[in-house]
Amino acid sequence: MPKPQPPVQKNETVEVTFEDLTHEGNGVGKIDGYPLFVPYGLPGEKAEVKVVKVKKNFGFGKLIKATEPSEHRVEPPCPVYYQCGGCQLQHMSYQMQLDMKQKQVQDAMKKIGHLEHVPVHPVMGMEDPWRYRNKVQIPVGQDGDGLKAGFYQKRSHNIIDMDQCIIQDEHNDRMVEAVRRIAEKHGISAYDEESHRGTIRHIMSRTGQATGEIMVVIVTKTKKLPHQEEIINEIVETFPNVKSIVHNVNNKRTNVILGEQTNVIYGDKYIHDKIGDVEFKISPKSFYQVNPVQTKTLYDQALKYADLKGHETVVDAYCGIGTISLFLAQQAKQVYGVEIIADAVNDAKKNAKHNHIENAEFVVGEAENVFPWWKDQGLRPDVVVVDPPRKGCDENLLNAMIEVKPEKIVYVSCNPSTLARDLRILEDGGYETQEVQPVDMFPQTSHVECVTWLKRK
Ligand SMILES: C[S@@+](CC[C@H](N)C(=O)[O-])C[C@H]1O[C@@H](n2cnc3c(N)ncnc32)[C@H](O)[C@@H]1O
Repeated sequence: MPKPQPPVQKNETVEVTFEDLTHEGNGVGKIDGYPLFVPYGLPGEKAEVKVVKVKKNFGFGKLIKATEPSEHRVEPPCPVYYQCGGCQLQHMSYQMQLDMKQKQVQDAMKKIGHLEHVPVHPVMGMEDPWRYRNKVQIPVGQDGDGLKAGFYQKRSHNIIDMDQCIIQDEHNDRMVEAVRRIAEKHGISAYDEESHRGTIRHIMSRTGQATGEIMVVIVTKTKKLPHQEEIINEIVETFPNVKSIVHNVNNKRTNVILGEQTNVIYGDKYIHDKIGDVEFKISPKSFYQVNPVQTKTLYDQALKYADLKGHETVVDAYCGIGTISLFLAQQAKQVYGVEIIADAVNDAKKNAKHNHIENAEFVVGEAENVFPWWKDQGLRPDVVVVDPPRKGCDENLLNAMIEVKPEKIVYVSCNPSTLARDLRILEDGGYETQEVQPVDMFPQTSHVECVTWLKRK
């Protein structure tokens, strides 16, 4: 039997009505049952689409025009939205973004975790879903004799020159622009990935939104930061509240932004920020949640799920600088945190001291190795909180938790797919997932954070 041919051809223009959205926020329309994935298409709208790629079972299209636009289509406020790879959802109403994320989590729970019975609550959104990010890392490129700084274009390493990013704290925007201008004035060249030549690679700026303190990190390929003194003076003149200026050396051919050598060239090793009543010291390499407003929402929910009475021993795995641990410690007997980055653990210890919290201990190491070691030492936590990176928990950690049998596990996740995968393993090991609360930590992008809790059966 001859194989059925796709009903569309490359470069053909077709009329499509979008039925659904992918998890990345692309519209899905069908032509005689054949799915076409179209960036910026919205469910319910009719559109003219140019077919750009045809595969056996599905194709890709480019939106030419929404002929009958969805009521949820909005004008993206960012002028470079359609070129930049940073945001994916500025063309849809905020309510549609929240609904899409809830469905993304529901789908993962159902299809990956086989947990369709577990309630996934509506996403907790932001009152003002703009200017929320406290940290930016911007690549720098050559622009004739000058420098440009901006995010990479979608699916490429071309830098889109931009003077602001409207999901960023304004201090970070201004800091990046100032460093770019100062470096340009002193004739410092941009690093070129292809030739592995040039000097300045990235500018990172982090603002403690509760304290107003700013840290800027200038990443160069070279060991020395040319015109260091002039750069420091000019930054301090422009930003009297800059608390820390850091030079980081990254001389490797890599996509990783920060290199191994970090020199504080002005001010402190840390900036401070506050979440609720707890104040944190944050150093350049430490993970710190990017959206402080929603972090508070997330941690409050995690704490509610942990439901501590004061007598519990709690483990916080993947603890970063101890943010969740110190929240938990206020309501538990003892908290043990584990984290792989030594600098972050040092910050966590200092943060405990700084906040006069004496019932929290931190260990450097891989959670999957330290947790079983704790088990061998006789540690039997009542509650375990995990907050792993996107790839989820290591299976050894999940198995060790199943063996140790804490009454309750609270799982914080930035990736619904790996969350659902890990919940399935925990369910098979004797736990019951109770409910999932998504939190919109990254408005205008397709990412979503979740917190959930499991009870021993
Ligand atoms: C999503 S962050 C959570 C940090 C912290 N709970 C917070 O809310 O700020 C994940 C953390 O896991 C750490 N990490 C990554 N792999 C790890 C591992 N195998 N063992 C322990 N920590 C790890 C990262 O360095 C990062 O600090």
